[in-house]
Amino acid sequence: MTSPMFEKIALVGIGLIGSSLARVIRREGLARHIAISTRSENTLARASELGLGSSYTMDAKEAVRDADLVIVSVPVGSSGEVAEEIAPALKQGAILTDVGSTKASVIAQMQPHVPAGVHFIPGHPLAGTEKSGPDAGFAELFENRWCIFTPLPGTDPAALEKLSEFWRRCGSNIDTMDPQHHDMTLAIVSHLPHIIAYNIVGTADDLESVTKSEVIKYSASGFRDFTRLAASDPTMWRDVCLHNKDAILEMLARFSEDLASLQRAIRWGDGEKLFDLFTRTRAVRRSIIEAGQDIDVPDFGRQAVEHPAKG
Ligand SMILES: NC(=O)C1=CN([C@@H]2O[C@H](COP(=O)(O)OP(=O)(O)OC[C@H]3O[C@@H](n4cnc5c(N)ncnc54)[C@H](O)[C@@H]3O)[C@@H](O)[C@H]2O)C=CC1
Ligand SMILES: O=C(O)C(=O)Cc1ccc(O)cc1
Repeated sequence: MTSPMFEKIALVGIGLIGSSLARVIRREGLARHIAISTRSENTLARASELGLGSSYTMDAKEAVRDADLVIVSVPVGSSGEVAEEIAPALKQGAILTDVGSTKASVIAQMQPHVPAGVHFIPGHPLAGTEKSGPDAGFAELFENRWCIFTPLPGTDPAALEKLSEFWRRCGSNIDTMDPQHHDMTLAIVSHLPHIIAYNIVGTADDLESVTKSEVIKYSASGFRDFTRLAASDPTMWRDVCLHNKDAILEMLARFSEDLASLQRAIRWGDGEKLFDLFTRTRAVRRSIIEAGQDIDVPDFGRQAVEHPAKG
């Protein structure tokens, strides 16, 4: 075996993303030691049962001590408290990164705690499913997916390249952008679709007459796609909404305007307008497919079992 990229990698948070990382790190031999830490005893016990790491602790400081790479994979609202907790134990020269779905807020929460001499490089793998917890992860999750970095001014290019190489070895393609651009882009391509899904499923659930029987009976249609997204982790998505508030509100305003226009076209029987929009949107999907982007969540994700012992 070639020598591992890192002597010790610490994973703080071992849910869908942390456990997928653990699995791919093991498969690719990227670290000699994988230290796993999470704040829930049940989750930690489950990670140990699954054999995801080399050591397990509820003390995040202990996990990150001597680690060359520390990856924080917790809900974005918890990133500040985790950074504060681990800061005194971080090794000089270590790379500290995260996987959070929002970037400006994570930077604002974590950066003040990062000691001089530690390379903090915020990141976000655009890969996931609606599942959560250590059972839900799988080593192939990051394959052919983007991982976006939002490096801070003055980031050491060598540390950025090492982290990029790590993610490439996990199967990802790398891009960098500034945090505001990331948050605006993700608001439309990821956050709004989830919010719309939560909303439509909530609306259907409010309509007593169509729920339970009809919703279940007829959910083989488009509604089913929304229920998948609307099954995503409530803590994670509460945090995303609260921590990308401005960009999400901006995109929701645009969305509502366009929805009102669509509503008007339906009310006034403007078939041409409807046809033009639907033709344009069909072209969007075709161009995504032609660009070679795998837009379906892989099957191995579908098969993962939801684990009750998360938290
Ligand atoms: N689920 C998805 O599809 C994706 C999620 N992300 C981001 O990845 C991060 C983690 O998400 P998942 O792995 O899906 O969540 P998850 O719910 O599966 O796992 C979260 C983990 O964090 C731990 N945790 C929570 N608060 C903690 C704290 N204060 N200290 C230590 N551990 C704590 C939990 O015990 C659990 O192990 C989130 O920031 C999310 O925005 C990024 C890409 C995709
Ligand atoms: O399950 C899906 O379709 C997703 O979109 C997963 C996902 C959720 C959050 C992210 O920040 C990135 C990817």
